[in-house]
Amino acid sequence: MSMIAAFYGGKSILITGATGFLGKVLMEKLFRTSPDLKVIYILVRPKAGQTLQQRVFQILNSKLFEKVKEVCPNVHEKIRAIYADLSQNDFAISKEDMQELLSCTNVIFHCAATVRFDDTLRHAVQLNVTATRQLLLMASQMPKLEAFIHISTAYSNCNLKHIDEVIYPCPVEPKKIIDSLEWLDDAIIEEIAPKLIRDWPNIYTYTKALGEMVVQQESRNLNIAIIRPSIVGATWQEPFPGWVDNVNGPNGLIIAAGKGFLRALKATPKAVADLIPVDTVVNLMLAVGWYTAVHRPKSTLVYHSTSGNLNPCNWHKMGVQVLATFEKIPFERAFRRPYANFTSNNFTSQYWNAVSHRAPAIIYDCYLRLTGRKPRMTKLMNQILRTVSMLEYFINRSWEWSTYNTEMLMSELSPEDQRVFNFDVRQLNWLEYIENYVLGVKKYLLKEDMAGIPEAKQHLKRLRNIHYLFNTALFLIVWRLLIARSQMARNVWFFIVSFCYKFLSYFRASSTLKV
Ligand SMILES: CCCCCCCCCCCCCCCCCC(=O)SCCNC(=O)CCNC(=O)[C@H](O)C(C)(C)COP(=O)(O)OP(=O)(O)OC[C@H]1O[C@@H](n2cnc3c(N)ncnc32)[C@H](O)[C@@H]1OP(=O)(O)O
Ligand SMILES: NC(=O)C1=CN([C@@H]2O[C@H](COP(=O)(O)OP(=O)(O)OC[C@H]3O[C@@H](n4cnc5c(N)ncnc54)[C@H](OP(=O)(O)O)[C@@H]3O)[C@@H](O)[C@H]2O)C=CC1
Repeated sequence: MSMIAAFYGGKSILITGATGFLGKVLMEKLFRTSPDLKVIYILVRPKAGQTLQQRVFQILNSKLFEKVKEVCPNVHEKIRAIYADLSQNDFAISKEDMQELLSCTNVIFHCAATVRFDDTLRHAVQLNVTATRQLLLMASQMPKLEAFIHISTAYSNCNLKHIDEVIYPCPVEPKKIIDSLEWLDDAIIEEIAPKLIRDWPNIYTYTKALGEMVVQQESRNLNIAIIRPSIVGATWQEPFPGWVDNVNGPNGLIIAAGKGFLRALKATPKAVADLIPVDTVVNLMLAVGWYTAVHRPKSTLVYHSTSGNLNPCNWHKMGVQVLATFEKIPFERAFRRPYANFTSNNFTSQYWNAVSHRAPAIIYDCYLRLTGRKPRMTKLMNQILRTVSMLEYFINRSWEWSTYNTEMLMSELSPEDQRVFNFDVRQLNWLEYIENYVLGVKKYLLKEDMAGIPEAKQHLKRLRNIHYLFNTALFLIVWRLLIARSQMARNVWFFIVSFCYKFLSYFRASSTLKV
């Protein structure tokens, strides 16, 4: 019997960010392993013209939840969507809902955040810092609360090289920043933002660091733990391999590479690609929830959910495997044949950007214009290159994350819990994982049918022939121009021709002698 699964039985669990990538996998696992839990409260806002109910309906009827329906047929009754906007005062939750949350919640998983790297400082602080503070305040009024699990990121201290499982202080107190945002206007805030974030690469990682400080300062007598995942990737095993649902992190780049838009990256091939499967993170979250509630550690423990120090994989190995998978399972209607040129050199990277990215986009847009269609490739390419430039910081460096607490927790679990809530990333086979990941991107993100693979392969062959034709034509044109204009080129040309002639004559003569 799993102690962790039993712990969540009969519990009322509050999840923020349940409509996000991590939140959905968390809900799925909770329902599947503890179908007797009492209720999951989720704080949701209406979005893209959908009401809360429509959003929940869509999630529960997605492929991700297929197995849940078998073990927990009344899942619809066990999920309670509460209207909330985390950027508002008191989250804009109604009095009745607030009362219910305060009096019933046993465990909180705080996943909601803005994960955009380029968000405004005001919005990122509201979501990643102020909302965390407000949720802690709510938590302090919950008499039945047993554990508060805060999800941060392994990159919240990416300005350091070696990162321990401790909360590091930020140069400016979060409270001072929250207070000053109340009276400063937006223009001034954006002006001071670069000075505030100092050596953090973006507003996201900086505000997540502030969020951790808030957790430390406002923890009162609560049982709190912080989990820091690195780059969260597709599912490894559960509920099935390769599930993924947004274009964040590596996902967008895999699409861009598979479709042949992105053929070179400024990346350090030997740098560690610290990916962690989303189901591994979720298993750790549930184990931490149980451990924090039952063992009540005296201080706030931080757990790293990273792969680099236990089972490292580098960007080169990852790129090679991604490309190998594209060969087997190509994406449909690729723009160019997939290729991945990793270079850490600035000049080479600029060269590849011009030759391999911008030039083909411009040529294709000219073709679209000539055929009376609207050009779109340059715009798309700019968008991709912008995304790449935002992610470059993370693919050109390696970090060392210590994992003492995570390993300690692993050793505290019963063999059954180690199996059901497996977060031992040492067991991950990278080649298999990456192949399933790419397949998952094709199936669940691009919604491409497997039946289209032969046609996709055929399309890639056509692209290869066009590529050879184009290169040959280009070479001949350049050469013809050179010969017309330069004596030196003409001399080289006559030297090559006479060399070939002599070689052929010699070859013919020696074969006649043999006969
Ligand atoms: C062989 C090659 C090998 C490949 C493997 C290489 C792997 C590289 C790994 C990268 C490492 C990532 C490191 C992340 C580390 C931090 C992890 C975390 O803690 S934090 C968690 C991680 N957090 C993050 O990862 C957040 C990072 N992302 C951002 O911050 C922003 O997206 C942005 C600033 C990059 C672009 O902003 P902006 O220019 O305003 O653009 P919008 O966002 O508004 O999108 C506009 C439209 O385009 C769509 N679309 C977008 N991108 C792509 C794409 N790549 N593709 C396709 N589509 C894409 C998008 O859906 C939207 O469509 P629609 O809705 O209009 O229909
Ligand atoms: N993905 C990754 O690679 C990593 C993620 N993390 C952390 O994990 C957590 C979850 O990330 P992930 O699932 O990937 O992110 P997503 O962007 O997929 O999900 C974010 C969630 O937060 C919710 N949210 C955002 N703003 C509000 C708001 N104003 N009111 C209510 N809800 C809001 C979103 O709701 P809605 O659907 O309405 O937008 C969504 O449910 C975050 O704390 C992130 O920092 C850490 C390391 C890596």
